[in-house]
Amino acid sequence: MPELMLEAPLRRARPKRPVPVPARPVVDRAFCAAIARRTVRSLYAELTLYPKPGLVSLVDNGSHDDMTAATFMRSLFALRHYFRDITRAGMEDAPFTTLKRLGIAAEARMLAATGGINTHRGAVFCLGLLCAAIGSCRARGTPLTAASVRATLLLRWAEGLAAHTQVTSGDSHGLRAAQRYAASGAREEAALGLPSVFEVALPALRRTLAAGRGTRRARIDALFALMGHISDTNLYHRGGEEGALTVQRHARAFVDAGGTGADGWEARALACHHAFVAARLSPGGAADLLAAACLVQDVCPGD
Ligand SMILES: CC(C)(COP(=O)(O)OP(=O)(O)OC[C@H]1O[C@@H](n2cnc3c(N)ncnc32)[C@H](O)[C@@H]1O)[C@@H](O)C(=O)NCCC(=O)NCCS
Ligand SMILES: Nc1ncnc2c1ncn2[C@@H]1O[C@H](COP(=O)(O)OP(=O)(O)OP(=O)(O)O)[C@@H](O)[C@H]1O
Repeated sequence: MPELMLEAPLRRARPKRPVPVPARPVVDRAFCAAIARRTVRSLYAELTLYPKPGLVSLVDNGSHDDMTAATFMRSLFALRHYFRDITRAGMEDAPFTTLKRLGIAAEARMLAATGGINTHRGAVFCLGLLCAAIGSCRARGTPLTAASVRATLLLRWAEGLAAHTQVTSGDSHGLRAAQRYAASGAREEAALGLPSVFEVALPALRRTLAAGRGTRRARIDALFALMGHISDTNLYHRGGEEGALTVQRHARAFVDAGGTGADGWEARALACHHAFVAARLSPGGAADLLAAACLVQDVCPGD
């Protein structure tokens, strides 16, 4: 990857005599900036994908009347420094409380940029954690593979992430869905090391790429695989249990029919989009996890 020098060796001044090993890992600023650019690019890839059932894209606002693609762009611009800083925190072996502080500040910047609209709350959490894990791999000299990024996330922050699933104070839509429907949501997904990213979306993405159907279809297949699999608190919040089941049913039917490998896939995906818009359903959790899988595929393309 010549443009971003991900594989470039760490740049250190050559010492004239032996120096003590530094107490903190060396931070490679260019690497942090490169990961931030790639993260923003992954979120942009999700935004521009179409058809994307019920979700905001450049073509329409899906099931939303409070936001457009422009709202997402403003939010993305406001988040670019956060992804750099949380990659750096991962490189510095920061505790979960530091990641949390950065995440809370980023959420505040997002809300200021969008006039109070939640465009990227799930993404701040999930892609922020991935950036930290990627930074930690880099600082330790661990080769960047999907498996090493996931293992690092779990080894380094499992305790903090597990404790985060126990938080019941606060009044988010996700917490309410968890209490009312026993839906798992973003916190549990993260505590388990993002299984939907590494075991569902990434394999779907790679299968379609290996079949030669290209990036757009690979992302569509990954999105439908996610919608058929996850427990998305956005859906419980907007449509209750029936809404969540409706999305799973549609998504699984699309996957079972052969996904983007089958004739007529685009018409089927569009029909699904129109059905979700009519029911005001928006699978935002799947959208976040798709962007996360795009980031992992971009940073670790070869394994
Ligand atoms: C864990 C987060 C995402 C909040 O989740 P919660 O379920 O409480 O709230 P909310 O409904 O507002 O947001 C959930 C977000 O997750 C996404 N999501 C929903 N279901 C899922 C799922 N199964 N998997 C992944 N993401 C999902 C949605 O798109 C949504 O944007 C995070 O924002 C958070 O912890 N907020 C509290 C403040 C904080 O501590 N922030 C920093 C954390 S490092
Ligand atoms: N392209 C997208 N379109 C819509 N939502 C998305 C998209 N990409 C990601 N999301 C996720 O969906 C969440 C927004 O969903 P939604 O607006 O339903 O949530 P809310 O603000 O909690 O609820 P509501 O607007 O129903 O009161 C974002 O936080 C984001 O994580």
